[in-house]
Amino acid sequence: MFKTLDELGSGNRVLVRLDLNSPVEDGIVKDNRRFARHARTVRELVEDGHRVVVMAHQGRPGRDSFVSLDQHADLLAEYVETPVGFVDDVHGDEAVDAIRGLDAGEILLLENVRMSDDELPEKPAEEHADSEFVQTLAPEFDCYINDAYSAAHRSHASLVGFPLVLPAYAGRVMEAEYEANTSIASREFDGQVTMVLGGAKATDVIDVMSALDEAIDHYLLGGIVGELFLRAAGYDVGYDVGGTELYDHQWEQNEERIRELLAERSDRITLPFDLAYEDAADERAEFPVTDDVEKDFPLLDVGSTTVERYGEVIEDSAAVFVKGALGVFEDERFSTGTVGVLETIATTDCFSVIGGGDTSRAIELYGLDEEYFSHVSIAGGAYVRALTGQSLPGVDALTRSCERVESSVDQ
Ligand SMILES: Nc1ncnc2c1ncn2[C@@H]1O[C@H](COP(=O)(O)OP(=O)(O)O)[C@@H](O)[C@H]1O
Ligand SMILES: O=C(OP(=O)(O)O)[C@H](O)COP(=O)(O)O
Repeated sequence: MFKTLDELGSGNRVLVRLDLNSPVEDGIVKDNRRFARHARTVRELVEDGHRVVVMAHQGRPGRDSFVSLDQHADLLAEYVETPVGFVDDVHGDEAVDAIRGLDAGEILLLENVRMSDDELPEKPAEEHADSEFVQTLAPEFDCYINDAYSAAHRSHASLVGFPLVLPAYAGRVMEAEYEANTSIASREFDGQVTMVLGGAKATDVIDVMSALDEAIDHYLLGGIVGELFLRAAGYDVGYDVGGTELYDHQWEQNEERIRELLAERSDRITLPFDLAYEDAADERAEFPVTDDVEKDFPLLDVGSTTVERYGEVIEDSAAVFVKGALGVFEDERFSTGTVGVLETIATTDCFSVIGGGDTSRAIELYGLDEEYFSHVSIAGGAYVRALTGQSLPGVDALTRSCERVESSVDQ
């Protein structure tokens, strides 16, 4: 296990890693529950008189969502109700000077850590601990706090490198999400267990399906992932059209595993029956996946028949886990799949967990009450890996830090 803020004391120089990775639409960072949830940790640190330096990431290099964290500073400040300084540097002289200029109770947000070449390589914690990133910043702090449960499945420098060189603690989001999602992994259910998998990250979804195996009775697929499985099943969908770059590279990476899963579990995997697109009149239009028409336009949601058939499975389930949206729910015309499934879950008495930074945002966008669901996680890939009992590098690093400190005390 790991240490929490209950054991932190007060008046320290703290480096805290949050996950503020957010949807970005036309360059605008969209508010979402990650800011509200992490604000609790930051507010507690401020009230305890710490000098608070925040690290976070946004998007991935090459994606439209890969932007500076300057907007995140303003959004976080609104929730913490304290000014949040921002420096557009990660671990250079400008960042170090800004860190050294902080007073007790002040907050500084560093630039998107993924703009540092040291951050992204998936490497063992020991290698990240030796990076210039970690070696430059660590001496400026008394301790490190990881609150980024939703990024804990990544073995990146800001998530695993610091606990090897600084006393490390879990933030309040890390603590709560770990407890909720780990308890789920060990639960037994007296009925069928269904998993709804969608979104844009095929590798995350396929990792989960490979690990969960017999634990899930039904997989209901949608989103980009659902189309890739349809492509493997022989349907004329699931490839880049209209300038999209969301399918073909993921197909190249995952085709073999998708085909294996379909062959092994065809009786437990249900694919969309129909899909939706934007027609010439800018309206939502649907077609059965069996239609043999030229599909040279982006497919943006599952269709109404799919929502109805998936609803029948959900209504017969004792537990339903959701990760990843079934369509581009941010556009109301293509929210039918995601919202339809969430509404069906909300009206049944099954145990339900909704996971995913983007997906859980659909709940607030469409006025669904979190109380309808057993747990709403702001994590996606991390939550599903916890479901599968897989370790999370960010959590393991905290645990190792705790064991290292305890063993040095015993000596
Ligand atoms: N058919 C689709 N085409 C393009 N984007 C899609 C499609 N279906 C879902 N998405 C996008 O997937 C995103 C969520 O994917 P992902 O990041 O994997 O989920 P989460 O962040 O919830 O774990 C949503 O923002 C949604 O717009
Ligand atoms: O949003 C996140 O994951 P999620 O999409 O699984 O919820 C995390 O911030 C991790 O982001 P990444 O998948 O770009 O490493």
